[in-house]
Amino acid sequence: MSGGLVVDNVGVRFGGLVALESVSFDVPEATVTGVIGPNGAGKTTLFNVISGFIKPTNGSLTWEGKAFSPKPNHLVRDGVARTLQGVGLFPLLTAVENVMLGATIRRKAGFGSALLGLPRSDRDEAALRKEAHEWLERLGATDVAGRPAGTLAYPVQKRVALARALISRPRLLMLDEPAGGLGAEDLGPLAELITTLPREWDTPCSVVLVEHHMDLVMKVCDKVVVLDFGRCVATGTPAQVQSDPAVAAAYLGEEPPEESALTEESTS
Ligand SMILES: Nc1ncnc2c1ncn2[C@@H]1O[C@H](COP(=O)(O)OP(=O)(O)OP(=O)(O)O)[C@@H](O)[C@H]1O
Repeated sequence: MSGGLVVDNVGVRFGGLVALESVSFDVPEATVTGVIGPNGAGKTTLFNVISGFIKPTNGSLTWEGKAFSPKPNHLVRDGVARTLQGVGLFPLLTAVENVMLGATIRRKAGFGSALLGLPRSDRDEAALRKEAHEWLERLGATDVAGRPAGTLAYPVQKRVALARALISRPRLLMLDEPAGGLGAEDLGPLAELITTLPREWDTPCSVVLVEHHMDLVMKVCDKVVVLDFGRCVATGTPAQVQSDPAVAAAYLGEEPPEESALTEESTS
């Protein structure tokens, strides 16, 4: 059995609407898996199932070889981190404070406990702050560390949100449209970060990526899962799904998708 994540026969219904139907795929350890599909295909619903915000109507998840019933409040403890389609930062806290919050569950004491007025260790908090600064530096956002997150430009907020997810050293990192709202100059470093992550730490990190930006998907993913109307219509390497007629049909109707055509179609 895969040491990573296994999604087995997952279905979700909202009343009469079938948002996901019999979706199965796995995310092997230390790999990057992309989930793509047209608007309304079920990508966000799938992410919400994996992160415990939606309980599937049927099917199951297995994480690191064990049955997995994710709960949003326990994700970091389970080794899972997720970024949101927006950014979801605390606007009045500084960038570095937001990043520190991403790690508090990993620590006995720290910034979270300070916020809650619980006993804490100053040494722990100093170490955490240093680590948060290091992540901001890695993501090219060190100069905004002391600024309230709400005052930062959107692409910078996205970097801070990514740093907040990474500081927990997740074994499964779920990225929800990380390229959304970013300029071309941000995409190269983002792609490099995503491809480096799975092999960077002692504990392997798997990445699941929902993304409309096809160039990024094709560049960084080991595997791509294509959803359409809640069903998985193709799974394979980026090259395989690009030449799969079912994918062309899902996106464009008839013609096989050119990479640039997919990008244009799906980012509009
Ligand atoms: N809470 C909900 N209640 C009812 N229907 C929902 C709910 N959430 C999603 N849906 C429906 O489920 C289907 C799948 O939606 P979902 O947001 O997962 O698609 P998506 O692939 O993420 O789309 P997009 O690319 O536009 O974000 C859509 O038809 C959507 O309208």
